[in-house]
Amino acid sequence: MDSALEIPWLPRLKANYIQLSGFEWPELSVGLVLRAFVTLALVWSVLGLLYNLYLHPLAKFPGPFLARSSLLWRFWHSMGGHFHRVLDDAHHKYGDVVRVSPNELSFGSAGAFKDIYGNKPPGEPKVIKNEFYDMFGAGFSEPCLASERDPRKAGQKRGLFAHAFSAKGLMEQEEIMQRCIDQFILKLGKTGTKPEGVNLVKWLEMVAFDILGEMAFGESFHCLENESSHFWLDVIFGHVFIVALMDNLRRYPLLLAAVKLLPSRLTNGLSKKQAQQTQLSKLKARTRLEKVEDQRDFMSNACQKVRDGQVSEEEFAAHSSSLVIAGGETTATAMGALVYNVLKNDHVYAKLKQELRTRYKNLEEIDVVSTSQLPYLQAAIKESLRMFSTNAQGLGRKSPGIEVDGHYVPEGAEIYVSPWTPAHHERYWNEPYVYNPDRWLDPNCQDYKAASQPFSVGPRACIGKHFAYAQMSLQLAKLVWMYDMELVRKDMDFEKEARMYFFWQKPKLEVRFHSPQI
Ligand code: HEM
Repeated sequence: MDSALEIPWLPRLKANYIQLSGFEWPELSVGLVLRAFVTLALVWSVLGLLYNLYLHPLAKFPGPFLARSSLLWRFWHSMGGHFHRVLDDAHHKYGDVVRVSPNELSFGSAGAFKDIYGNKPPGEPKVIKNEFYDMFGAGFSEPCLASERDPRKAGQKRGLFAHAFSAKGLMEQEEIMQRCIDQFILKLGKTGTKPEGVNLVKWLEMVAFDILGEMAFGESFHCLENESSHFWLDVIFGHVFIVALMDNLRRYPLLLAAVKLLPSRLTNGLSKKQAQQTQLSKLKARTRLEKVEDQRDFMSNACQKVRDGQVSEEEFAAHSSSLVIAGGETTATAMGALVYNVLKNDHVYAKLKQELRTRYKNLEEIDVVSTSQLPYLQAAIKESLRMFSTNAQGLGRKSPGIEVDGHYVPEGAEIYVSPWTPAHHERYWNEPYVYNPDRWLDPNCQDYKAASQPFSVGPRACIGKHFAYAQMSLQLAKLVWMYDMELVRKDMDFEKEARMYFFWQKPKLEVRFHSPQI
């Protein structure tokens, strides 16, 4: 039986109401309140669903029923680890624009890159980053370059790194890259010759983060030296799933607030670990600022600006931390996919060996300038970046009310290109799922190359693109020149075994190393 609720002022209110209206109130009980609440919630949901389907400003765009009417479709599929493929199927079914959730549109055409991410002429409304980026900058009171959503401030922040990421700046930093990569190459010769090989993905993460640790914090993470990962990296790679979860939860503010209240042990201690990681970043940034003799690296200019009082220490720490994440995770993922693609395709591997082993007589000759001039090596990298986009999930933006590839998108809608689709669409590529570096070299090739944009385009495109190419070129050239490599699991499928949660959760890439046959 329902227990009656006792509220002191209720009887008097009831009496007055009955007297005025002549209506007899039912006995108020917990059960009745619950039933009323559930009924209201149901009515509210049905009304919301009908609004989303028929009255919402995006109502005319096609998509699966659950995607057009609710957040359920995006929630379910984005947590499955293959959202890029689900979106790709949806684009093949519904066309170039798909409604992914009531207020969210995915574009699958190459033309949409320029409209969403490209430079806008003065006076035209700017397309800004969406709320997802606030999470990226969490932990610091001042946004870093990647998480800054205000286009004007982002432009100023990019200016801090203009020299560091220029061709001249890169040359000044080559020594750090070379030193770490040589250490990586030599370590693999010692640890990777066992029949079971090594998990190369782990080593690629370690070398990428050691390099960036030096460049951004002025101090390596010493992963290669210790032959093991570092707490700082583990927090990132151990919790990529959480990024996708939080991106969904931010759309349900009440649920997000509830999750934040959960005890730490239920959320795997994430917030505690994140806080420790942020603290460590701040400490490293402070140590870097205190060094009198600075090496030339990413942060040299910003360091000076902090000393001149133009940039706060908090902002400096936020930049250092985000450069390591933005550059380390992506480069390690791209390198993992690249080595996999090369080893999986014997004829590509043979051509690469031929190019590298005829060009270089010893390891020391291999440098950034010469590798940038090796056509097949460069084509192998471009093709791998097309085949396995490191940013396979769309980079979310807010529409200011603009035309995207011929479709008007009202203000406030969340929009992005799902890059996997244009990079693998049959209308742009011949045999899109074949790893074929020659398509980038053949002057008669009809493929539409602008459909692959691994570094994005426009004012927020990757600032580290040249640095990433330099690092990948050096690493691949040195690996292929130095060793004969083989995949331990020849039947492995990198993409199928990987999980995409905005960042990729990469599978084990077991590679066995043999002495070079030269
Ligand atoms: C293969 C390697 C890489 C790939 C595929 C890649 C890709 C991208 C993409 C697609 C964006 C646009 C993100 C967005 O709009 O949200 C981006 C932004 C960015 N990348 Fe990279 N990246 C790579 C390496 C690097 C490296 C090595 C660094 C620096 C060390 C770096 C630093 C950044 C920064 C700071 C941004 C934010 C720029 C801004 O918002 O203005 N990236 N990257």
